[in-house]
Parts: sequence; structure tokens; C-alpha cells
Amino acid sequence: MPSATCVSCNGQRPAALVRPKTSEPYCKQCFFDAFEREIHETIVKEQLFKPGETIAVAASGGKDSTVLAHVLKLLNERHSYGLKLVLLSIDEGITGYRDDSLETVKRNQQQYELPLIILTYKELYGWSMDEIVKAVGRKNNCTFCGVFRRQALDRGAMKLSVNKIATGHNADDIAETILMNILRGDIARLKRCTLIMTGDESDDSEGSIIPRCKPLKYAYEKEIVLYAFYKRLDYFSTECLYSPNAYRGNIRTYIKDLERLRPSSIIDIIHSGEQLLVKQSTKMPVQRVCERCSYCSSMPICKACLLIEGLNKGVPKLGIGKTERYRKEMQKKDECCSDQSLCHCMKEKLTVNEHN
Ligand SMILES: Nc1ncnc2c1ncn2[C@@H]1O[C@H](COP(=O)(O)OP(=O)(O)OP(=O)(O)O)[C@@H](O)[C@H]1O
Repeated sequence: MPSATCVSCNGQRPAALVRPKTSEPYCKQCFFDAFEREIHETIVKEQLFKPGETIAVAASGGKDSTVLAHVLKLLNERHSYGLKLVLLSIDEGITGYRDDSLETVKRNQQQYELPLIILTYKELYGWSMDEIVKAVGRKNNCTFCGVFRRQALDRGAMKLSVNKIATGHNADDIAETILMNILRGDIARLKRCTLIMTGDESDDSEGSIIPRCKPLKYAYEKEIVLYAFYKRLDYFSTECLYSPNAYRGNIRTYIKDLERLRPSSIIDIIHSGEQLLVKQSTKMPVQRVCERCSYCSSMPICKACLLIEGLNKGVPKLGIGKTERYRKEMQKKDECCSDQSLCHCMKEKLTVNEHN
């Protein structure tokens, strides 16, 4: 603990911590005030909410969304935003991880006195993540989880008739995503990932049906952890059992290394991302509705439906690659299976059984 006095209250109180964002000594109370004030300023400046709106806080039980729920409730009362807040959780069906974190969300529901709705992948898609991992293995399972969660949050939000979804994405998450999209050359996502609000009238790109916002966009992960710790918030801190996202992990390590040399790296990456202009001639995905499930898609059939089809037809990996390749493979498979005298799948099954 630093021996200095707090820079914010002019030495009235001893410092309890060094603020990661400014490297200055702060007492606990001044840190809480500064952290909450900055989120309030973001909300006001970016006009994230309107009085009378119902906001679903996407609650995973982790530190970010727990801090988000806590701070939104507090600011809503302190500044009379006039919002109705509800907690929305998605149970992906990961035994030993999400079941435990949802217990935390249920406790948060009691602590914050907010309504809570939980939707499960099993009921929405017929598959839990435990079952998907059994079928696809550990390598590509994050694709299924990410695509399904995006849609599941939309479905939950529609069920609750909310105006917006607020997620706990923080500054570190956003800086990582910006670098990932630059390195992959994914211009459409690069433009989108810097936005604090997506799916509203100012965003014409592919997205979700219900607008989403990230009130913690400029909050450093280290500060969120400090805030949760000193406020003694009840959150779940175990990593997902199935998330070997090596690519993001490498970028995270890279940013942490940069941060040691230049503490403002995270905010600098975000500001750079925000200033990038995408050429008019760049082809962007067009928002439309999936012909099968009527949820948001940039293709005639959405990625979630393609992934489910792949899983149900016993070829789960097909949904992961390019959509065009998937369509051709599925067509071949449908033609093949409709004539059993020709069916390779049947022949393959028979050969396997003969060998057994
Ligand atoms: N199962 C879920 N149910 C509801 N919301 C979720 C769920 N998983 C993620 N989210 C939302 O998406 C945000 C970013 O998710 P991510 O998986 O990156 O988790 P994270 O950065 O560890 O956040 P947290 O600490 O809140 O778990 C979360 O803060 C939360 O708002």
C-alpha cells in the first residue's frame, strides 16, 4: 500500500491504492467517487439511456457485469435516470462453470432487488455447451458459444420487452478486439467494435435487433477489479473451462506488455480505433432477418441456424467455416442421403460398423 496521501481530497485521507488509470495515489472513497463519476459522464456524454427505458443488464456473474449492475443501479438512483433495470443471464450449459456463476447472479438479484430472467442454450437451441463440446471438441467451441449467446441475449431482451441491453465489456476487452480485428483485416467488425452503442439508429451495420451499449467502455479492467474488491461485491471469478481462445490470449499478453512500457496504451488503442475511417467502397454486411428463425442476420440464413443444422445433421464442423462452403457441403450431403444406394454417409457408417 502506498504511504502517500490521496491526491484527490488534498491529503485529507491516506492513500489506499494507486489508480491504474492515472498512476496516482487515491483513498478508497475518492477512488469510488472517480470511478462512478467517469461512468456517469460516459453515460451522459454518449446519451446511452433515455428516461423511461427498460435496460437489460447482461449478467454473467463475472466481475465486469456485476460491477455494471451495481454501478447502474447506484447511478440510476443517484442521478434519477428514470430507468427500469432487469438482469438477463444466459445459461450456456457448462457444468462446473456457468451453473456456479449463475448462483452468484441469483444472489445479486436479491442484493440489488432487480428482476432476473435466465435462458438456456438447451431450451433455445436443443444443445448445451457440454453437449456441443462433446460433438465438436475444444478447438472451435467458442464460435458456437459466441454466436448463440449474441442471439440468446436478443431473444431474452425481446421476451422482457427491454429497450436496450447493457454489457460489461471494458476498455481492455475493447482494445483487444480492435487489435484482433486489425490483425485479421476484419474491417466490418473493426468499425463496429469501437462503437459504444450498436444496433441503434446511428449504426447501420450488421448486429442485433435490440440496441446494445457498453457503459464500461472506458473503464480499465484493473480498476473494475479494485472497485469490486474494495466494495466487496459478490462475483464469480473462475475462467470458462472451454475457452482456449489462444488468439485473444496472445493479444491480451501483448497489450499487458505494452501497458508496462506505456500505461496509456489501452485508451490509446481505443482512441485510434475510434478515429479510423472505413473507405466508402468497403463492402459492409447488410442487416437483414434470418429466413428460418427471424432473428438478426447478414445472410439469408443466420449463423446460429447454420450451426444448429450442422450439429443436428452430425457434421458440426461444417457450420464453422465460410457460409458458401457450408451451403455446398450441406447440399451434397442432402442429395447423398436422399438416395441410400449412393449415400456415402450411410456407407461410411456401415464400414465403421463392419470394422467394429
Ligand atoms: N452467460 C452470460 N449471460 C449474460 N451475459 C453475458 C454472459 N456471458 C457474457 N455476458 C455479457 O457479455 C460481457 C462480456 O463477456 P465476456 O465473456 O467477455 O466476459 P468477461 O469480460 O469475463 O465479463 P464478466 O466479468 O462480466 O463475466 C459480460 O460482461 C456480460 O455483460
